[in-house]
Amino acid sequence: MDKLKAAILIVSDTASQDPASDKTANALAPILAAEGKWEPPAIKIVPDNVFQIQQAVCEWSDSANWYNLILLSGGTGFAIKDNTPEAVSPLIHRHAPGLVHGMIAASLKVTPFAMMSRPVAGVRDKSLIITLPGSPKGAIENLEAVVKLLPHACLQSAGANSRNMHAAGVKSLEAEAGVSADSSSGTQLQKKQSICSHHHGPGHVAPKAHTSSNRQQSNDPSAGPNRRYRSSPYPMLSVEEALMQISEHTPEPIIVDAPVNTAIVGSVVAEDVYAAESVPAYKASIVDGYAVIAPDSSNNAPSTKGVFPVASITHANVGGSLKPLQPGTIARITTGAPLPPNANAVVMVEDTDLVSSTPDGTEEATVEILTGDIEPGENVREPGSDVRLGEKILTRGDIISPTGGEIGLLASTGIRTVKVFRKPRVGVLSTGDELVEHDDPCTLTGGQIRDSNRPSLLSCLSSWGFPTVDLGIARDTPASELEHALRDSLRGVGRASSSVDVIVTTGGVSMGELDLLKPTIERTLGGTIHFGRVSMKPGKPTTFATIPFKEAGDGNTQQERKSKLIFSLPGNPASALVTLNLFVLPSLHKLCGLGESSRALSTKPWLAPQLGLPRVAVVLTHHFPLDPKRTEYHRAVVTGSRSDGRLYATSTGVEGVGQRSSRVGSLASANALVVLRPGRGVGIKGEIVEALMMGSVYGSDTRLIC
Ligand SMILES: Nc1nc2c(c(=O)[nH]1)N[C@H]1C(S)=C(S)[C@@H](COP(=O)(O)OP(=O)(O)OC[C@H]3O[C@@H](n4cnc5c(N)ncnc54)[C@H](O)[C@@H]3O)O[C@H]1N2
Ligand code: MOO
Ligand SMILES: [Mg+2]
Repeated sequence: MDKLKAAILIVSDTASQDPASDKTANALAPILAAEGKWEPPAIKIVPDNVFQIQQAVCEWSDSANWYNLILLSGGTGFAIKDNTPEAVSPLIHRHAPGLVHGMIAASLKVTPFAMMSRPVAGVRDKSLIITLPGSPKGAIENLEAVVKLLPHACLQSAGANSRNMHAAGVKSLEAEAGVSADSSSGTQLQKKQSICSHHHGPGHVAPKAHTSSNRQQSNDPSAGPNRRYRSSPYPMLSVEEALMQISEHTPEPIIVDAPVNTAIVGSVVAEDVYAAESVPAYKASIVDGYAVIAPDSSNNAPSTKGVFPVASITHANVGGSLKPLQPGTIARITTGAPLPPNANAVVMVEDTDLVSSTPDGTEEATVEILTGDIEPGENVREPGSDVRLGEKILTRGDIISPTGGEIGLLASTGIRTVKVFRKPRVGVLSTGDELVEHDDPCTLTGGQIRDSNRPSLLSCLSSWGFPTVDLGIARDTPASELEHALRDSLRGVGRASSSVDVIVTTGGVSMGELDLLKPTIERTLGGTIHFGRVSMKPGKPTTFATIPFKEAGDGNTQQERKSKLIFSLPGNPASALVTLNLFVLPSLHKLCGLGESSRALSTKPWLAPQLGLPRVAVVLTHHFPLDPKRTEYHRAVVTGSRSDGRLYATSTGVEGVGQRSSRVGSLASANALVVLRPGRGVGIKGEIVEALMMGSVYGSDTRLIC
């Protein structure tokens, strides 16, 4: 049999500072080695930090080179900083209370303090995870209590056929462990289990109002539909309250050094930028013509009017040094070319006549200048007259616009890299067993539907200029598929080759038993849901959460993010797009530094960009029905009137199913969301209301409201 792979994670603030102080890893490794069934273990040390513990465990369990056994030592006691069980519990797919019981029973024979340990054991994917006490003595006792069973448990967890394993001599293992065949199974021990699991289903904890300290409030999917909540535990926030939560929990933007090229278009500049070179760098001609010495008080030169020999030629890309212009001669020059030394003005070719050519007839020999009014400096750009060396060319908060002016300034002044706020990378994940790829040539059967959310959200995000990652579809069953998809995208493995800053999911956020997003975020990923319901139509179950995640700064930046954002949008296609526009965009704007821009321009508020969609006032061209309770974001076409300069809103469909949240067509051709506050009856034709602009406004006449 190939040897099994084991890993040991030492959880200790002290050992993470001073690895030499750890004695436990070296005490545990020989116990495994003595069994002859294990490869030498991988060893890692992390501080008592939930996220770092989870990251290390997931790296060992979720990668292609997964480990059969992951032992953790430390952080299992009652001290405030002891949080290893809390970090490991949510990662476990199948708990193994038998192992926990076995370890505690063995330790109790040695000391009653064994009751003060809080071990956790179970299987994540194919890896068996066991937590051990931090002291070498305690860790050894606990590991020795179960070590004989571990190869068997690990092989079964990895999918080996248990009958074959028994045939291959597992009974001998049991004998070695001193357990009889009929009492060795987990079921026997599970029946006697005395340690409470860490799961609190709805049966144990009544739904409470949302607070950040009361995090585990979503349905426990393993509890079954008969125990799910029958009213949402999430308070209903107004849109304004939801936007405040987003603003509060969206981290500050991160600064990176970026090369000056088209990739920075749309970025916000994170530093004041000063010209590295002057423009022009030399005395340059503004026109095609002849460089001359125009008279002034210092040179006593004769009038420029008259016939002159053409002494030299300078072109715009001239290299090397130029011969000084001798008095009484002129030099042919092209636009942008450097003036020869002594020359102080340029006469346009239109103000001259050819007098004679060279003997071979190919070149000008003498030229007559027809004007005597040339002033020194005429048609000349002095060095640094466009941009002075060291002059401030861009201010922190400026946007690199697609019109090209800012890139042009940077390029012309020799700036090769510039500090900008990094644009957030956004991953888009669809969820649901019913989903079929939109371009799958199959014929739909049963309750299948095409995944329209992913392509529509990805295109919308790209149109805003954000880098996107297509995270594919996560099935509802098994539930671990969703967890894996989310973890992989946070860590930058699988479909996300580098980690994303923001995850946008669609589907699975409402009240169904397969609506798994909220429980997965809270219970499995240790995230915090800041809101899970909003009083709006469409989009009521929109969910916003942060997931703690430690990400060291890359080579470009010293900063690090401490959390990532998850926007879990409703599955209905119109709801998903509307909420992407309404909630995700302002957060992305803050992440890419537009908030800084507003701050920088606070003295010129008319220039300061707003976060999120621009807001305008529109006139309704017909009656719009109102929702009695929720603010509606009614999809509409807004046109500008040439005659009165006002904006007019026409619904993309009020009749029948026009605005139904499943009807993504309500957004086709729409360029605005008309904000209809709740009320009775209708918004009256001619009434002025607020609208959020998603696209450009085209002109029209006013015929619609006459
Ligand atoms: N008992 C209640 N039921 C529902 C409530 C409620 O408050 N109580 N809210 C309703 C509202 S409002 C909405 S919106 C939806 C939100 O549903 P979920 O976010 O849980 O989404 P699913 O159940 O997964 O799917 C809903 C619907 O959308 C279709 N869908 C999902 N993903 C996609 C996709 N990628 N492309 C196209 N269509 C998609 C899915 O097939 C369903 O038809 O819940 C109401 N229920
Ligand atoms: O709030 Mo839902 O998005 O109407 O269908
Ligand atoms: Mg649902």
